[in-house]
This record gives sequence, C-alpha cells and structure tokens, in this order.
Amino acid sequence: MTDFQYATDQDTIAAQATAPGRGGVGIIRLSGPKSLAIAQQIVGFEPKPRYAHYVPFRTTNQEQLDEGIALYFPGPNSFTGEDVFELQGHGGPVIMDMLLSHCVALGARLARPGEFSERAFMNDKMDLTQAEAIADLIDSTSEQAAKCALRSLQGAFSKRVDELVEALIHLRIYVEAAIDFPEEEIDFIGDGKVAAELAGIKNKLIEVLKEANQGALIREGMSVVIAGRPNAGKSSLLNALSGKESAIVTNIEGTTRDVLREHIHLDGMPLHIIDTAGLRDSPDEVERIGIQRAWDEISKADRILMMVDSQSIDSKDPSEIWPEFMEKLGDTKHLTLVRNKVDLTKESTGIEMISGVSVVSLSAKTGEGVNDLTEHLKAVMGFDSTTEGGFIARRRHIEALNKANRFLDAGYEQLHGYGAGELLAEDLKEAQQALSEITGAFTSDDLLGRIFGSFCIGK
Ligand SMILES: Nc1nc2c(c(=O)[nH]1)N(C=O)[C@@H](CNc1ccc(C(=O)N[C@@H](CCC(=O)O)C(=O)O)cc1)CN2
Ligand SMILES: Nc1nc2c(ncn2[C@@H]2O[C@H](COP(=O)(O)OP(=O)(O)OP(=O)(O)O)[C@@H](O)[C@H]2O)c(=O)[nH]1
Ligand SMILES: [K+]
Repeated sequence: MTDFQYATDQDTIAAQATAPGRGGVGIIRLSGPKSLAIAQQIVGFEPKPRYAHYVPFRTTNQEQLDEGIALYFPGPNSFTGEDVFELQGHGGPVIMDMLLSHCVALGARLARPGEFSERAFMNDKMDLTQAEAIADLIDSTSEQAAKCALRSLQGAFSKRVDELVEALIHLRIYVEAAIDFPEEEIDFIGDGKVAAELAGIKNKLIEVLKEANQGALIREGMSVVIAGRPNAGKSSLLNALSGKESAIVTNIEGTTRDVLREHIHLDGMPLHIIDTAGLRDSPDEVERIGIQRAWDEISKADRILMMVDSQSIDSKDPSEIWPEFMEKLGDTKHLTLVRNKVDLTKESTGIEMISGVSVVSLSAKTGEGVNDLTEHLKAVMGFDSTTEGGFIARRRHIEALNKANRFLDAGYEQLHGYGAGELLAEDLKEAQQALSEITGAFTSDDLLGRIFGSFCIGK
C-alpha cells in the first residue's frame, strides 16, 4: 500500500493528553508494548480491559502519587492500535509531572508531537485526512470549522477521495485490457464508454474540489488588505468589520503607520483583515517603511480593498481614480474598489461592476453598505454559508486534487487528440497517485513528518 518503510517503533511513548496547566482532571497517556507492565506497577494489579478502575497511583516503593481512574485498552482495540494505558488523575502541573516522570522511570519515553496520531495512522486506525482532521478539530476557531473537522474525522472527505480512486482504477483496468488484448478488437476509443467515464470522473473531481475549497476556506480563511490614501477611512472600515475599536481613527493623515491585523468570522469563514498605512509619498522615514510594508501585504493578499473618499473623488473607474496604484498593482483580479463616506455625499450604497472591477459604495462610519461588502467578500472566495455537511480541508489537499485534475485533462487530450491508450492509462495512474497522497496511501516520510510534527504534544 505505502511506498515507504517505517521502522516499527517498539518504544512505549508517554505524554500528558490534556492541556498543560491546572484542570479538574489531567490525563497521562501511554502507548506501546510496555503499557501493561507499567500499568501493573502503578496500580498494583492487571487492569481489566476498558474498565474504569478507581485506584491509588503508586510508585514502586509504595509512595502514593495520586488517586484516579486507570484505563487500559489492549491493542489493537485502542486509539493507536497498540496497548494504551491512561492515568486519569488530578489536573495539576506538579501531579502530572510526577506521574509522567514515573512512567518514564518505568521504561516509557516522552512522545514527540503528534506521535500518538502518527501511530494510529501507521496502524491503519485512520487515514491521513482523518489524522489531520483531529489537529484541525483541536485548532478550530469557529463552530462551523469544528463541525467540518468532525465530519472529516468521521471519514466524509476520505470517502469522496476513495470513490474517485475506485472509479479511476475501474477505468484504468478497462483501458489497459484494451491495450493488452488488441485482438479482442474492443474499439475502446470509438465506443465512447471511456470518454463518458472519464468525463464522469472529471465532474465528480470538480465537485470534490469545490467542497474541499470551501473546507479550506473554513479552516484558513481569506486575507483582505485595506489600502488607500491617508484619511480614506481604512481604520474605520477595519473597526466596522471587526466590531471593535482596534485601529485608531483620527482626522490626522498618516495615523496608521504600521500594519494592523484583525481576525473575524463571516458566517464561519475566518477573515484576516489587514489595515495598512495610507499610501502616499512621505518624507517621514517611519511612514515610508509602513508604506513599503503595505505593498508587501498587498502582494500577498487574497483580496485588496482599494479605498477612496467618495467626497473628493467623483469617478467610479479605478484606473481613472488612481493610475499609479493600478499600474503598480498590475492586474485587477483581486481588486475591489471601496468608495467610502457615502453618508456625506448622500449617494446610495451597493455594489456595481465598473471596468471589470467590483465597486462597493458604503459608509464605514454609519455602517451602511458594509453588509454588501461582506457578502461580496464571501462571493469572490466562493464561500457559501448555506451549504450543509461540508468537511475540513487543507491547502495540500487542494493541490493534490488540482494535480489529479491536470492529469485527467492530459488523459482526455491523449484520448481525443491522439487516440493514445497507453498514454491515457499513464495519466490515469498519475491522477490516482495524486489522489492517494490525500488519504496517505501514497506519501513520503517527509510529508508525514511535516504533518504530524505540527500537532500538539500528547496528540
Ligand atoms: N480518555 C480518552 N478520551 C478520548 C481519547 C483518548 O485517547 N482517551 N481520544 C483520543 O483521541 C478521543 C477519542 N478517540 C478514541 C478513538 C478510538 C478509541 C478506541 O478504543 N478504539 C478501539 C475500539 C473502538 C470501539 O470500541 O468501537 C478501536 O478502534 O479498535 C478510543 C478513543 C477523545 N477522547
Ligand atoms: N462621514 C464619514 N466620515 C468617515 C467615514 N469613514 C471615516 N471617516 C472619518 O475620516 C477620518 C479618517 O478616518 P480613518 O479611519 O482614520 O482613515 P485612515 O484611512 O485609516 O487614515 P490613515 O490612518 O491616516 O491612513 C476620521 O475622522 C473618520 O471619522 C465615513 O464613512 N463617513
Ligand atoms: K487618519
């Protein structure tokens, strides 16, 4: 199944499974072959499988460290698939340290971050997207993200990927049979079956890609830079979006000199808003550095809100308003023009398209039209807050799906352009391999190291 060999690690690992610090209950968890022997030493008898024993926890010379619940899960029926033992004690840092040190004295070693989950993956208790979903569940910052992570943990995403892989294998077998037995005279190109199946797989992949995109947005959100001339109202907009007074609003030009960040949620989608220094030629060294940073942020952002004061600028055409900005920006793909202060000009709020750029008229001060902007931001990111039952996804999943999609396109080309069955089969295989990277059936040690290394300790 996997293309790598992992050392069957015989170490017994131990870590505090609960968060560090004070808590009602704290759990030390062990996994590995010595779990049972260590358990017996601490509780004084062989614990019954999956039974909550309320007992004193003692050292070898009968000194009592704590009293609590001892829980033994013999492998393979455990979280990691190995023998697991849990000491559920009182959640104080000193008690937890004493219990953990004692487990180490009895032959366990401290677990690396993510090592319990890594073992669960290695022992086929879960695939890679499910292991990643555990970390995402723990790290989720909104209820929606938590729900989606739980669905991924329960296999919703893996199932979609596995179905695609199944369909690809089915098609490959057909194509390869036709190549291997030309005397059968299956005109596999002419009969349309291959083309139809390929198109079906492609449609399904696009569907999964859309859902994964949504899942990644819920996990990572979008970054939005607010840029504009001094006093346009950038800080006011940041405050209106975040509902807080995080940025200093004054009528003095150049109030914001550095980059300010605020994280909010729009119906579950995280938004990282960045307020930048007003863009102008400044003699002030500090302000100039701020302006340089503003351009750095602009180049990295998912969306750029170019903000102008509608009082001083009549035109709604971005290229007329600010040619230097447009020139420096290059393309307008990620640009939205925000015309602020319509409460003063008495213009109506709303959104329109002008010269291929979305133009939103609003008042950051009164809040009129701010809702049009948030709806627009959700729309440009393809975020649909009405969809139910989504799953969480990561950038690497999207990349793998895109890669598979490119191989499907290449395969289609081979089929239609050249009638090249061998090359089509090769593309199908590559597409399948790209998909297998998602669930981890085909992954490098390096990737696994990076994924599990980013988990918290004890997970
Ligand atoms: N005390 C405790 N609570 C916890 C965990 C834990 O490790 N310990 N978990 C850690 O993340 C999560 C639960 N995850 C778990 C996953 C599988 C098994 C388990 O025993 N699986 C067996 C048996 C399954 C069954 O009885 O149906 C198996 O897979 O064979 C236990 C916990 C959250 N709560
Ligand atoms: N009437 C009205 N005044 C606004 C609006 N938005 C901002 N202002 C005012 O415009 C002035 C500048 O607002 P800021 O939010 O500080 O502008 P800024 O673009 O962040 O300014 P710098 O930090 O100097 O770049 C303040 O006096 C705000 O109260 C608006 O929609 N309507
Ligand atoms: K200002």
